[in-house]
Amino acid sequence: MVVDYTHPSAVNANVAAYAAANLSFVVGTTGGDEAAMRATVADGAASTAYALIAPNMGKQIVALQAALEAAAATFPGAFAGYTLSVTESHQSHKADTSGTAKANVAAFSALGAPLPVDAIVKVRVPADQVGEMGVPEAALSGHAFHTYRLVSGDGSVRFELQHNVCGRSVYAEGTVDACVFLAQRRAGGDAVRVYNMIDVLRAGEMS
Ligand SMILES: NC(=O)C1=CN([C@@H]2O[C@H](COP(=O)(O)OP(=O)(O)OC[C@H]3O[C@@H](n4cnc5c(N)ncnc54)[C@H](O)[C@@H]3O)[C@@H](O)[C@H]2O)C=CC1
Ligand SMILES: O=C(O)C1=N[C@H](C(=O)O)C[C@H](O)C1
Repeated sequence: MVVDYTHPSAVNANVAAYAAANLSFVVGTTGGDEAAMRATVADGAASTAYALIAPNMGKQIVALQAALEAAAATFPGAFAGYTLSVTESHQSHKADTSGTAKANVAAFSALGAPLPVDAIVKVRVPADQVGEMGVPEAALSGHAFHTYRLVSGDGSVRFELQHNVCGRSVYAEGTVDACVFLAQRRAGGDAVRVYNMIDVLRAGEMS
């Protein structure tokens, strides 16, 4: 079992190598071409690789992402006319825009409040992270703060949704569950060979 937390510039080539070697692998690295990664595994007729690829391995955060996607499927356009703004703060060495924010923005878009990815505000300067975002100094080297704001057209209704993570434990725990889930799929010879973290939650791993 391979676990990949590397870099956006490396992850697609890494995935191609894992798939060619018919490995089972979990990818947490964000900022790559996820559609291409999925296709690399799913389209290989002779391949026996199994992959789980997800922009967030934190199960509670994934549950929130799934809830937003379910809301969008149930009530498409429910926030039409609202304006969405998104701010995310991560450790200064993070190269890409939050993959989690991108996934949730896609759900908000289906809810009727679209936002271009390049309008997601990235905070990467430690002084701003402490001063503006309230990141504890001890978490500067590893944190993920996300704030989503929705404001109605006339400004009379406002929503604010936050998930603020300090450290990496929540991802480590989810990654272990993802590995167990994927090993079970492989052992069972499942026809589906590419999964995400929502599949892990649906399989009962939320606890
Ligand atoms: N899906 C999730 O829940 C999470 C995703 N991430 C993502 O994982 C990625 C890594 O994040 P961090 O751990 O903060 O980065 P980091 O820079 O602290 O660690 C990355 C490590 O990968 C190594 N590396 C880089 N290219 C490599 C390659 N081609 N082959 C092997 N090793 C290579 C680096 O030397 C470094 O040790 C980022 O895209 C980040 O956003 C991080 C935390 C949670
Ligand atoms: O780099 C991180 O730390 C994280 N990256 C992922 C992302 O881009 O969304 C998940 C989480 O935000 C932590």
